[in-house]
Amino acid sequence: MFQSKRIEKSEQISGPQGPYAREVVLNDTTLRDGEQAPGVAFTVAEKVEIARALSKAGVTELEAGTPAMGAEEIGAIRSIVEAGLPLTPIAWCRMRREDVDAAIASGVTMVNLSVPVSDTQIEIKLRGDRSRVLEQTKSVVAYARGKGLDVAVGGEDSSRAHPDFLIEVMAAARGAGARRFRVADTLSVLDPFSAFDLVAKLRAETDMELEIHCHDDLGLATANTLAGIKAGATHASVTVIGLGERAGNAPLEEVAMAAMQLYKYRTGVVLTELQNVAALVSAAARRPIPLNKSIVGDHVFTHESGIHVDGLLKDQRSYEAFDPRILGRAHRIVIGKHSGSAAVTAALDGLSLPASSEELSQIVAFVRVHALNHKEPVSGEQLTSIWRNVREQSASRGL
Ligand SMILES: CC(=O)SCCNC(=O)CCNC(=O)[C@H](O)C(C)(C)COP(=O)(O)OP(=O)(O)OC[C@H]1O[C@@H](n2cnc3c(N)ncnc32)[C@H](O)[C@@H]1OP(=O)(O)O
Ligand SMILES: O=C(O)CCC(=O)C(=O)O
Repeated sequence: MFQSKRIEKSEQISGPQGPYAREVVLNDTTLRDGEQAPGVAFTVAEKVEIARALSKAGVTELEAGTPAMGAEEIGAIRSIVEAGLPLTPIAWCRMRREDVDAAIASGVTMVNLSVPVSDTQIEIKLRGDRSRVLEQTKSVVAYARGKGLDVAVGGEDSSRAHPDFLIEVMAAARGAGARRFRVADTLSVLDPFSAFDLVAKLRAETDMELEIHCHDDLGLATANTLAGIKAGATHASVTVIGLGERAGNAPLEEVAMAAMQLYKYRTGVVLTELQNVAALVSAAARRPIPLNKSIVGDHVFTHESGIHVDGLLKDQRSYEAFDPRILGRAHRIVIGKHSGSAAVTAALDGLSLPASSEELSQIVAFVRVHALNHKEPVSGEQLTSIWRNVREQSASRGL
């Protein structure tokens, strides 16, 4: 891998900075929805370490777990509470009093009380009807409030629910003392347009905090989350590297970066910490980060294509929408099958290896063959060896 010299010119390129358009709170649910990913299980120590890393990354709310799971989970949530981090740990509960009691045992001050709101889930899961959902919501929210807890109501399967019923649930929740309603696209049936319309409709009906919670089954979780925020959601659920149920959730790193880069929304996230927290969660979850994973993938600021590298060497703005240093990262240029002469010249310069234009063309051709044979970037050593062979051939021809 070669570090370009001219890439250092990036002083001219500034990241998106204030003034911010508005605040958005990211509620990180890596420790709850993230842990629901198949096979993922965090130890207490891992949960606390992840909570610490999230706090260091500027996250101010996290879902710490599901107390109804029992003593061990309650203990893990309690450990996070007792870590005394400058964030609000939230416990995820079903709309049941016993779940609220379990949350209280974990020491949290805020709960997310979840209730299915689509007719499909109400009928299949709860074997109930809308009126029972409204009654249960009023009763359990009031119970939690009576115990001194802050309450968010999670509308499970909101995106398949009748919007008029969502408005009734929000009113019932607010009337009983809830401060937030979570609009969950549980099964990924929204696109950015319908996500915007749904949140805008709810926004017009309530002064409650609204949290958008999107899953990634169609690869739209980040887009849908941003659309929900644009439509007036004050909060957004995210998970580190998108870990979560099935295809996962909207990734913290994508939502935080895009919210700032595209809309100048202030999330408070410390962008330079995203890679650390991603590495930590990846290791604890045993889920490797794909090389091309946006924002935190190892290769997302690495360039090989000749035309791109030529442009970048002339001026980074040609092929850069934002400076990787915003994320504490740097560009890399690699030499490979798609390298052109500008890239190879820069790499040879970096190795103090002179080459005539004829030698350069030969080196570019050999680089292609090497890359094809080995299916990996050409290292400095390998480039030096190619250069040496070309030079020897030139010398033998008396050039
Ligand atoms: C979309 C989501 O992410 S929802 C969150 C999913 N998270 C989890 O499931 C966390 C891990 N879950 C568990 O450990 C267990 O399922 C527990 C501890 C929560 C419950 O375990 P169990 O008591 O054995 O129940 P089980 O899992 O078999 O069934 C769930 C029960 O909760 C009920 N339920 C489901 N959602 C809700 C809700 N939001 N409010 C009230 N009751 C609910 C179901 O109707 C079912 O009740 P039933 O047994 O009377 O039919
Ligand atoms: O009801 C909620 O809190 C949301 C639960 C959830 O994770 C989902 O619906 O995807």
